[in-house]
Amino acid sequence: MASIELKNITKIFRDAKRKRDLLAIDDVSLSVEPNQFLCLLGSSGCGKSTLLNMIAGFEKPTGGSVTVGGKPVDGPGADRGMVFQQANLMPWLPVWENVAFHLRLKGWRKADRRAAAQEYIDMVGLQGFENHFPAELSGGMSQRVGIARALLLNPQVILMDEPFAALDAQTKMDMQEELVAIWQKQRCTIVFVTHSVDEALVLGTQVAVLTSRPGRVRELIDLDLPRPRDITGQQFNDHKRHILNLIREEGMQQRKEAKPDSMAASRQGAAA
Ligand SMILES: Nc1ncnc2c1ncn2[C@@H]1O[C@H](COP(=O)(O)OP(=O)(O)OP(=O)(O)O)[C@@H](O)[C@H]1O
Repeated sequence: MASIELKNITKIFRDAKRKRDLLAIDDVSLSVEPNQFLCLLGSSGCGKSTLLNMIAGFEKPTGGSVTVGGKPVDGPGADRGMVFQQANLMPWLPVWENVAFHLRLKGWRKADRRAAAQEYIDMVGLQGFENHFPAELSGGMSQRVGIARALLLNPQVILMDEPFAALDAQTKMDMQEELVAIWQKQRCTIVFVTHSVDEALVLGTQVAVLTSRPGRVRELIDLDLPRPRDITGQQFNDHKRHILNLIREEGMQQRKEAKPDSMAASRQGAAA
């Protein structure tokens, strides 16, 4: 378990094609306590993945600092496991070798890798599929392999970037349930990117609703709902209504700000 601290994070990307800078994240500060499950929620392009990538150490902030477990993040590390939208498995390796891939890089012997992988294969419910190859797996099963691979190094923090976005509704619900069970068992800190309000409310202990670009924290909401979450319950729907209103306001604001540009563009078009 580890805490995560984002302090006054800004991120500017250089848009080389249009020869301009793009402010993607603007002064974001967030504290995630150990064993919290934080969902980052916001519209497309608001900077969710950028924030996650800065915690992972894949991106460096332009300003501000990121610490995990009190240590500044200056690159990827084994204390942080990452799960992506696509599992990115190695097609030539069976399930157990994909799960234990990091141990192969570390030079572990085959028998030791195989034994280490089994615990996590069992945890994600893939018993019996150890020797299947990625092409023989469904989307949900592939994501299970990706989660087992991230868990194997026993990371303090798990970072998940829309890992269930491509799954059908039933598989998604099953995976959400399993993820909560794993989080409760492993007692790790999770940061989970999603654009689904329902998903954030089913999973999180906290939801950070981000503004449209540039990303800022519009509101940090604590969810003290009992588990398993009752998606038809009054409290769930009160939170949902509130978050949807925030998102709607953000959308209206964005359209308002976009208008002068589009009007100018159409004036230019008319003049041409
Ligand atoms: N490497 C990059 N170079 C230039 N611009 C980038 C880069 N990465 C992200 N951006 C821009 O930063 C903004 C935030 O992108 P990001 O992917 O973090 O958003 P997001 O909220 O995760 O979006 P989505 O939900 O669509 O995945 C976007 O405008 C995007 O175009």
